[in-house]
Amino acid sequence: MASSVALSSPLQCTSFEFPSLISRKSRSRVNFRRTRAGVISCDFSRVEVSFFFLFSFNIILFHIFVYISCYAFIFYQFKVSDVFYRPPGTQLNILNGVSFSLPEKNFGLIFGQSGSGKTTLLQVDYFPCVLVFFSLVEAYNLLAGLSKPTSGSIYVQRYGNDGKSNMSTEPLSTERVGIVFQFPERYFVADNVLDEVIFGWPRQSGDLQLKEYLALNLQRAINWVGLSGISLDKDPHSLSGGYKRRLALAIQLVQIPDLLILDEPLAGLDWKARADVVKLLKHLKKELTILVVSHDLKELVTLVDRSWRMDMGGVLMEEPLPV
Ligand SMILES: Nc1ncnc2c1ncn2[C@@H]1O[C@H](COP(=O)(O)OP(=O)(O)OP(=O)(O)O)[C@@H](O)[C@H]1O
Repeated sequence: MASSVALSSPLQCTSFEFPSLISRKSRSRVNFRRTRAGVISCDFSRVEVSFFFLFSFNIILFHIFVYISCYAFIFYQFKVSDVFYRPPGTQLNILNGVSFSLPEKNFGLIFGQSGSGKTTLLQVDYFPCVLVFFSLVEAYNLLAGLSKPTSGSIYVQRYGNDGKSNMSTEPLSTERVGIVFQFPERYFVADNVLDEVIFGWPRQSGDLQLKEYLALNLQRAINWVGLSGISLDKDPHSLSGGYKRRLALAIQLVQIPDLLILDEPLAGLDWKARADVVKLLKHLKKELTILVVSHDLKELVTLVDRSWRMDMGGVLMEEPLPV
């Protein structure tokens, strides 16, 4: 019987029987000889079934191979398309037909006058799932009304290595967006660095897998931002300005975001801390796609791949930095 045969081929090792797939004709048995394997008794019906599975398996492998060879170097862009935003209960659009795209691993910078709508743009539609990674005060800001665009869309467009956007678009998953608001240190809530980092982590035991994933990334994030020399016991409020920013970044980096959004990352820092943060951003840029709103154009100019000017009334234009 086939089941009693020691075989080296995975095909012949198949021990399942599928009567419906086995024809009567094939229910004969045959003995054949294999080099060094001795005499092998084999049931044709099982071979036929095995061939059927091997054939299917090869087809699947072939498809995987074709898929990988076509899309191994796939890249994507974040796209914002014709976004309008009017706060609920008002008659004025703060964002007016904003469109732009940011390729992965690029550093994009939005500049423009105060009150033109830059921060509003950052806050539109990224939020519900990002909330867990925010401090409470920021969460209240969001819950106060800035959420979905009034119209327009924000999505990810993927491209094959032939450069064609031949795959369908997908909505930007908000879990994959990290946001650091202006003066993030004002919203620190914990009395040690570790608690600050894990503050937004899920509390329910059912989220164990997610917690394990985050825990694995924690050390990486701390190293990434250069906080590894700092004791996790330290009071976050006692850190220097630059280190507080590093901590705020680490909190977002634990989840390894596809898109990291920073609102005025250099605001309120002294020259040394600003230089430190610029250096850190240069480092992060190698791994992440970063979108920044800032007035500090001179300090960031060397990092910028794409830049846009926001005009009053929420109109965005791609434009080189005026420095
Ligand atoms: N919920 C809201 N309701 C009404 N007006 C709002 C609301 N949110 C923002 N605004 C107004 O929209 C405009 C744009 O604000 P926003 O904070 O986006 O500007 P900004 O370009 O980021 O400014 P800055 O550079 O000073 O940070 C401002 O005039 C602001 O008062």
